[in-house]
Amino acid sequence: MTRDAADEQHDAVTCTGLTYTFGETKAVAGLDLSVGEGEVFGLLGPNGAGKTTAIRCITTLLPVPAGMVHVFGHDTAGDRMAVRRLLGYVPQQLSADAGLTGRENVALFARVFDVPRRERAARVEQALTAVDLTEAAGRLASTYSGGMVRRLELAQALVSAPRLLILDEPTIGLDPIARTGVWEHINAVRAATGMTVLVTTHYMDEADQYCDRVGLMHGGRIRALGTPIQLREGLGERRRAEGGPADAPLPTLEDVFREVAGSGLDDQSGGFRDVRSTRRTANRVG
Ligand SMILES: Nc1ncnc2c1ncn2[C@@H]1O[C@H](COP(=O)(O)OP(=O)(O)OP(=O)(O)O)[C@@H](O)[C@H]1O
Repeated sequence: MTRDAADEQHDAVTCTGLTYTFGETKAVAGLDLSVGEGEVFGLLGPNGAGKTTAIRCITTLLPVPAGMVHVFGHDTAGDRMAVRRLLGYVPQQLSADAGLTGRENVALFARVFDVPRRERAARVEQALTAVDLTEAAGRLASTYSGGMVRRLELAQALVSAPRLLILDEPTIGLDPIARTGVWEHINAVRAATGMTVLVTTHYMDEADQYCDRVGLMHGGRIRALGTPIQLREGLGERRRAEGGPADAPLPTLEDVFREVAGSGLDDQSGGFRDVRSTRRTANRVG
């Protein structure tokens, strides 16, 4: 892949004062965020925190009405096609076609993303191999298990050899073994290519284990940022400073999440739209 000289000096993603409003709802409220090249960055937060809206702005699927978003130095407002060429995106909703085989699905993405015709067949096989779907590639996607569908969607996003892979809830609705499988494949590709990964998840154990850094979003903004261990130790220190026992176990990332989201959690989560989208994803992989 060719790289602009300018690309080299920039973070993978920079959001500055990003704001997005749906009618009366401020979904993203002045988001400042930087994701370094090569990082696995986890965007966490309760339902309705604004994660998907922010991601849709970064992928150029939503315009940026206020603030700025840059991907490897390219402005999503002025340089939309350059940004799109740099990223692969696995949305929350199903992006594979059940009526096509695994191989046909990946080939379709290769065409859409303008992978040069003479490289296409090899790149499709490479992407299928990366997610361990070579054997099943000739079967209709409708016969795949939930974990296989997710890996297929990963192959679709990888076929264009993106420098930035964005995944919105990649493991939702999957059993623990399938979840681990998805992460192992992400990590293998990342180790081989140095690709940057931006991921949203509600699974704090996954964020703790697989993310280099996490940002906890609430009310459209980042409220806590750091490596998982920094955030956990920070909460441990605050608890001790407030008179908690000195020998208390290290708080989990879920404890940090609860502290950040606070009592707002119950009010903000579980809206009809949120439940519907989670169920839709869970049903199709079930
Ligand atoms: N198309 C839309 N129309 C109106 N409001 C929307 C729309 N999409 C999102 N919202 C609202 O914007 C806010 C942020 O939603 P968003 O989907 O970005 O949150 P999220 O953090 O991704 O949530 P989840 O974890 O449930 O996916 C919520 O209050 C949501 O109800």
